Amino acid sequence: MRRSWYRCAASGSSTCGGTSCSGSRCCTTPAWCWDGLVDAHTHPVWAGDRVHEFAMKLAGATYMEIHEAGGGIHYTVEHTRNALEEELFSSFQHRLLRMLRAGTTLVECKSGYGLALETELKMLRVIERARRELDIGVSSTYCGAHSVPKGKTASEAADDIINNHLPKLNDLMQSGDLRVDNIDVFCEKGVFDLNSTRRILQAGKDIGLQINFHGDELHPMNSAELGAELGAQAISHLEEISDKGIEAMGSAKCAAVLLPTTAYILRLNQPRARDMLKAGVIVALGSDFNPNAYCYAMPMVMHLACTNMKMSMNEALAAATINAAYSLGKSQSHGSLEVGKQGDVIIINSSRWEHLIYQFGGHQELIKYVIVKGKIVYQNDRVLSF
Ligand SMILES: N=CN[C@@H](CCC(=O)O)C(=O)O
Ligand SMILES: [Zn+2]
Repeated sequence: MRRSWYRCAASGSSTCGGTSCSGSRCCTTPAWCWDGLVDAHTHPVWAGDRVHEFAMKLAGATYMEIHEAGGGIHYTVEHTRNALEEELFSSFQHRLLRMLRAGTTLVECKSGYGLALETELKMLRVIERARRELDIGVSSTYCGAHSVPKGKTASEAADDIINNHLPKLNDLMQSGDLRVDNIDVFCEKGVFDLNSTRRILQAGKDIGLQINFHGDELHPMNSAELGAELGAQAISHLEEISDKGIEAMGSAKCAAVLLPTTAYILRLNQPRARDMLKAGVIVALGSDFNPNAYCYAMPMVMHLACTNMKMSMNEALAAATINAAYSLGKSQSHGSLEVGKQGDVIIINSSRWEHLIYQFGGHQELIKYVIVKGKIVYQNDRVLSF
């Protein structure tokens, strides 16, 4: 690495919302030092290609039409159930590497393409292995309530999760075999209703998991109000959040994880980022990487948040670093460059820090180094360790 001072993007911002950087110093070198990016919402462990569904959506099919016809999540569940654990790990590792090259140093990873206990555990083991073996930070989320299994009602599926999945998970967590950080439910019309969602989230909280769930995406469900009441750490999507929900999340310090790729790909209403920021909601960003929204790159997510959700570049920077870390309960150790925090850093080659957001898709050229825990793990297109 060049022996020169780098400028820190976060410290140049008076409105970033995060704590300030202590390591910045101006120089003439056209390089900028950013905190490593934090991706607050992904579904990165799965088998089965869904490119054909992209064509269906372009032809006018909605997300729920495909889901109700047995495609979407159901399609991925079928393929993931049939996949070997080793195959799942291999494709997951490849996806994590692509995220790392786009500047992500901490990523939230969900299960949720198993639904049945055995496959959910297979996915969580794959996530656990990545957390232990790879040079990227991982926050693990149990998302067994991602869809209602065929032949069950939402209430029956909730009973199964509460009586069978969560006790098993708790055993594995207690024995140290598995670390799971968060519990998730897809709270949506035709998926998990508010009451089933409440029961599952509360049971997860009772075994020590942080509540971090999908809500108010396609229909207004009062998910935001529920999350605030249950003490959720974060709620994702929120395209259909109510005014009361915004107020409740602001007061409860519950982070809103906004996912610009989903609204873009599915042509949904944009989440009301400006109203949330005005109400004091902690706004974070995630890629939502999954077979429906195939995007690994947080710089592109920040760009979309600015153009489509009317966030400023400073707000997008905070949302993809310190606020995303907060949404995972990790803002004490991640999300900003400060003494005492983990040394996750990216260094970009450009005259101004804003280029990483402005150049849509330009991150592959701009990101020179990715550093995790003080160690260079990626340099241009050269992988040093993974
Ligand atoms: N909305 C629910 N879950 C995912 C999509 C998962 C899938 O379609 O496979 C999301 O966050 O966008
Ligand atoms: Zn999701």
